[in-house]
Amino acid sequence: MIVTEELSVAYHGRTVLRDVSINAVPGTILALVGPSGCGKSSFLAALNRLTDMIPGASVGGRIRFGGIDLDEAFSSSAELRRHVGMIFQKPNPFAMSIARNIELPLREHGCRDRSELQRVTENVLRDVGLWDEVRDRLDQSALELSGGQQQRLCIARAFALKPQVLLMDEPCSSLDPVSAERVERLIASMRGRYTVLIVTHNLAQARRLADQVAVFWTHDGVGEIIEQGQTETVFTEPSNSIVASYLSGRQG
Ligand SMILES: Nc1ncnc2c1ncn2[C@@H]1O[C@H](COP(=O)(O)OP(=O)(O)OP(=O)(O)O)[C@@H](O)[C@H]1O
Repeated sequence: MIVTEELSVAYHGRTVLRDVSINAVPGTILALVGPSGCGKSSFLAALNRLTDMIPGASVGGRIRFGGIDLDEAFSSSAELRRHVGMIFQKPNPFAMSIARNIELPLREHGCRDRSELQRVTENVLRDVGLWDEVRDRLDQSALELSGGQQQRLCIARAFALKPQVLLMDEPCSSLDPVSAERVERLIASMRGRYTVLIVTHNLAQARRLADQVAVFWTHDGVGEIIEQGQTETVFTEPSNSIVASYLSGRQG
């Protein structure tokens, strides 16, 4: 679904990520792991062109979506982000009602029909297990929800646009353990329906969730992938000794 070839990212001319080639297989979960500062977030940002909004950021190499160059596949950043959704570490609901959080992006993409808006809102809230918790207070501010509920609302908001790919940057790390487990189960349920790329520092979570894992590392201040493959193979028989050490908790 998403393939990168020798992707690099630089800020103000300083390369922080180089030669990243991955193949995110449709319907699977790919975990991106590695120590702080090795470029995982920069990589995700490049995939839906958030880097265009970061001063001094530049991206090299190729990104293909369904076999087509990203620039040709989507006419605008808005169109790209409809197909490639993003979930951040800190839930970022809009400061408006729960229902409006779902309706706004739908309206922006041309959906005006009242009953259709209500139908999609209910469906996506059910999909993230939030419907029964909020059905009686859809007009209440989303900011009054708990952190875990806010994160599930953000995932529902992303689902509403029917993306093919979801980029998730440490989606559980700001949540309490119970909410984190709930969001993790939700991510697991996306297998087969979405292509998920998830950055996580929780190696046990990566192992539980992911079909494939890519391990990022920094050499001389520049991040790169030093190992990637099927999750169980990477965890049980890594070919790189740094990876073996990192995954066993001895390094990183
Ligand atoms: N907006 C920016 N301007 C300049 N440098 C940046 C910017 N964003 C990130 N960097 C640098 O790029 C490198 C990679 O950062 P990035 O956040 O992508 O790594 P990461 O692996 O996601 O880290 P973490 O796990 O701590 O979130 C770091 O050296 C960081 O300081």
